[in-house]
Parts: sequence; structure tokens; C-alpha cells
Amino acid sequence: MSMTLTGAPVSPGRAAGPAVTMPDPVPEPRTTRLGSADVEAAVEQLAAAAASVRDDLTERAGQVTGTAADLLAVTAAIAADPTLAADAERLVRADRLTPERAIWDAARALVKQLEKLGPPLSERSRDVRDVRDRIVAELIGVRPPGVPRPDHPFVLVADDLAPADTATLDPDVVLGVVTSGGGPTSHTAILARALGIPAVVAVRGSEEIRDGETVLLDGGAGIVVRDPAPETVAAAQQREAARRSFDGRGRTADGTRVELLANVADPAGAQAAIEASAEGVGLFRTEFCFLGRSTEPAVSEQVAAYRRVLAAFPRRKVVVRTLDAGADKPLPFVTSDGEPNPALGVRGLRTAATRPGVLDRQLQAIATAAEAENAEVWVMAPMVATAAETAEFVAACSRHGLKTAGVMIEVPAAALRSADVFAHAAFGSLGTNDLIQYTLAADRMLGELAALSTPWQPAVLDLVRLSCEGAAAHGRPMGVCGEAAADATLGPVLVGLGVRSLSMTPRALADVAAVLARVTLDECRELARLALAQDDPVEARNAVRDAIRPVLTDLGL
Ligand SMILES: C=C(OP(=O)(O)O)C(=O)O
Ligand SMILES: [Mg+2]
Repeated sequence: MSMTLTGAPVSPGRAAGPAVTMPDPVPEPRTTRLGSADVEAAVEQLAAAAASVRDDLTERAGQVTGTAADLLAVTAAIAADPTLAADAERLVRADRLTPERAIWDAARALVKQLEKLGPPLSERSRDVRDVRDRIVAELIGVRPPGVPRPDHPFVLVADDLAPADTATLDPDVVLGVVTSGGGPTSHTAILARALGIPAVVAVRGSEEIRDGETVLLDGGAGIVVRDPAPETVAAAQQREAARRSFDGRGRTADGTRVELLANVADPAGAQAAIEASAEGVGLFRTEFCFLGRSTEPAVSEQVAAYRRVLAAFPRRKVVVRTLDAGADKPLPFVTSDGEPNPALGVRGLRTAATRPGVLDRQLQAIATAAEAENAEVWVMAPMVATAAETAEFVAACSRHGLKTAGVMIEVPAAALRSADVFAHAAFGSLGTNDLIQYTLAADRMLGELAALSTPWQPAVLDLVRLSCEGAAAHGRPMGVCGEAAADATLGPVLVGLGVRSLSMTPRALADVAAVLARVTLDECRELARLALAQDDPVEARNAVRDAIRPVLTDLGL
């Protein structure tokens, strides 16, 4: 008998397959003493378990690319470092602890030392605990922590996923994600969308799903079906097989151009954007060049890093965002620790006042990279609040010969006084992730506030409309580069509000393009009016979904 569960729809698409649940956390081993005759065997067991974990992590790190590879490489390096295993071996010999308890205690001591050293070393504590859990799991014969790796495609069922788990999701085997926790802007949701994996979060009753049982999920509708009818599964699988692709030119049904661009954070992302036929880059997050370092990268280093991305887009637009340090992206040499409210503090363009040299050198590097490559380089600043900040940024760009200088609209003040801002800026790009956070006064990192944190909030849509009107008054183009741009149902609404470019994770391009190609500009305007007429985000989304139901059903969204 099938049973339908409901949750929050966060990443569209349908999928069906056997459920695989996340393993339980590895339990803390009890402190028991070994007989002295068992010590040598225990030391051997410990060494074998540590080696097996090291080999497994090294192999996995070699199989993935991008963020997942970086994360796994760190964990693999910790597993390969003999310190932890040697400390544990000493505890087995000296205190006759079981190998699992010895590794637990050795890891605890190591974590303590790392935490005393402060960032960035203290950030390795999580990796040490991860390695510890893997060795303990190997020793006591339970499933290792993290996303399981069966040798067949599956639907992953979990309470919620940790950032390190989500980074290792492989879209070729993870057909869909179902979680009982999390919210629409949780880490799981953002990553599932980025990877194009259908996902439903906050599903009531998903804790009951058992390993191996067949589940079907509809990430656009927010539905999970346990034990679905075989013909329903076959239909979902057929749609999956006929995955759409993007032809590289975004437009509405009546031919209004809507540029469909990619968000790129490093050279690997540039490759993914090209493979997905993105028209260019609407948001090049330059932080990759700065993060994880204790000193500012030299101009020459920055030039080389930017060129690797620009080189992928000859004669195409690449919107380079200047450094967005602070709040969720702290950088020791730019931002200061200890601000009571970092999201409201010195972040983004505001750091140009406290560390003017950093922006100046970055603009110099962008200009040099632009000169050396063929991409059409636009530059924009994050966290702009006022017309005066805009004017100063545009002037700074101009001093470096960077002609097309714009701003992100992610602070409500800039949206409300958009006409003043666009008296100076050449273009705008709505950073909806932050715009939502600041409009709703809801920390973007908090799962508990997920219901508030949606671009369908009428107040957010009002600010999008105002921003577009202010830009249009000066004939300036407006785009969206926050997560909202990847929502295929929202696309027509944004276009109806005046947006003419959408920049998103490459995996979302095909769905966004397919929906846009099925609605005319007038219909987009009608959908925008419909959304704005609602006083609630869920009703706004439902009203728009109902209005374009045949299109969504046809496209399997
Ligand atoms: C695109 C955005 O920038 P980030 O997520 O990097 O703050 C945004 O705020 O929407
Ligand atoms: Mg932002």
C-alpha cells in the first residue's frame, strides 16, 4: 500500500529508487581494560583499522572534484598523519585500553590542542573527529559515518545532512534526498539544488522509512511516496532518463531575451558552467582566492587565478564580484573578530573603508586579468547600501580602467533607493540570499528560520520590483544572482518584475530555461502580479504553480 508524506519542496525533479538511510552516529566506546596478553593484537587491529580508513579516504578524495575533493583531502590528510594512531597505540600499551577507546581518547587530546591554537587550526577538529569515528566504526564493525556508498543508485534518507556530507553527494548515484529536518535555505537544500538532485526537506514521517524500501519523491511538489505503484516509478524513471539540456540562449515563449548565466566560484565551476552551456557568468565569487589563508594573495597570484576563470569565457560576459569578506565569509587579514553582529558589520564593500588597499589591489588584478583575456568583464561590489558607496566604487573601478561597474542589490536600503544607486551603477544584480536575510531580519544560516527565508516573501518581491524600477529609470539592466534565480517556478515572476538575467548553479539552467521558454512576457507580468497580490509566501508560490500547472507537469517539475 502506498503512503504519501509531505514536506518542503526544495529542489525540483522526480526520482524513485531504493532508500538508503544515513548511519547512526558512532557511539562513544566504553572504557574497558585489556588483559596484558591481548595488547599486541589490539595494537595490530588499531594499525589495520587506521590504514584501512586512510586508504578509503584517499581513494575517495581522488574520485571527486571541486569542494568535495578539498574537504575529503583534508580529512584524508588527517587520517594519513601518524600522530593520532601513534598516540592511540601508546594508550593501548600504557593503559591497556581497547583500541576503540584508545583512539577516542587520543582524538580528544588532539582536538583540545587544536582548539587552543585557534583558527584556522581549530577548524581541523571536525576532521579529527570524523577520522576518529571512521576508525572506531571499522574496529567495532558498524557502518562508518557519512553518506553510505552502496553500489547502486539510491534515494538518501536522513535527519539532516552535515556540510561535509552534502559536499560528497554524487548526483550520479544519489537520485534524490529526503530529510526530516532542515528548511528551504538549509545547507542540504542549497547543495541539493546546486547539484540538481531532487530534494524534499522537513518531511513528516520520513524517520519511518527503512533501508531498501522503494520511495518516490517529487521535489517540485514536496511529496514523498513510500511503496509507490510500479507504473508511477517507471514514469518517474523515464522522465529522469530524458533530462533536459539548455541550448545556450535564454528567452521567453515570445522571444524576450533573458540571459541565463552561471554562478562560478573557482576554475572547476567555470568548466561546469561551460558544460551546461551557460551564456556567461553572472556571479564570479572571487573569495576562493582569499579563503583559508592568513595573508592577502599577491596581485600576481590573483591575476593568475582570475585568468583561469576568464579564459573559459572568450567574448562572453563574466561579472566579477569584488571580495565579499565578513559575516559568513570571515578573512583574518580583512575583517575583525568579535563584532557582535557580523552580518550587520564591516563586510563586503564596507571593508574598502577599513582596508582600502585590499580593494585597490583586487581591482588592479581584475583589470590586468581582463586585459590579458578575451572575456567581457563586468565588475560589481557586494553589500552596497547607499548611492555614495556606489559612486565611490564606480570611481575606483574607473581609476583601474574597469568601465562596466555595477552593484549587488542585497541590502534593503539600496533596493528602496534604487533610482539613486543607478544614477551611478552601470548594472545591478540582486543578491537574494542576503536581501532575504536583511528584509526578514532572519539569519541566513539558521535552519529554524527557514520558513521565513524564502524569495517568495511578498516583501522581498516588492523590493525586487522597486530595484528593477529604479534601474529601468536609468536604463540599467537588472539581474538576479542569489539562490532564487535557480527556482524554475520563480523565474517567470522575476522576469515579470523586470529582471533580464538570471545567474545560478549550472545544474539549474536547463529547468529554468525550459519553463521560461513556455511563458510569454505578458504572462510573466501576470504571474508577477499574482505573486505580489498574495500576503504569504506559500500562497504566492502555490498561486503561481497553479497558474502554470500544465507547463510544470509537462516538464516534470
Ligand atoms: C549571491 C549572493 O551572495 P552570497 O550568497 O555570496 O552572499 C546573495 O547574497 O544572494
Ligand atoms: Mg550576498
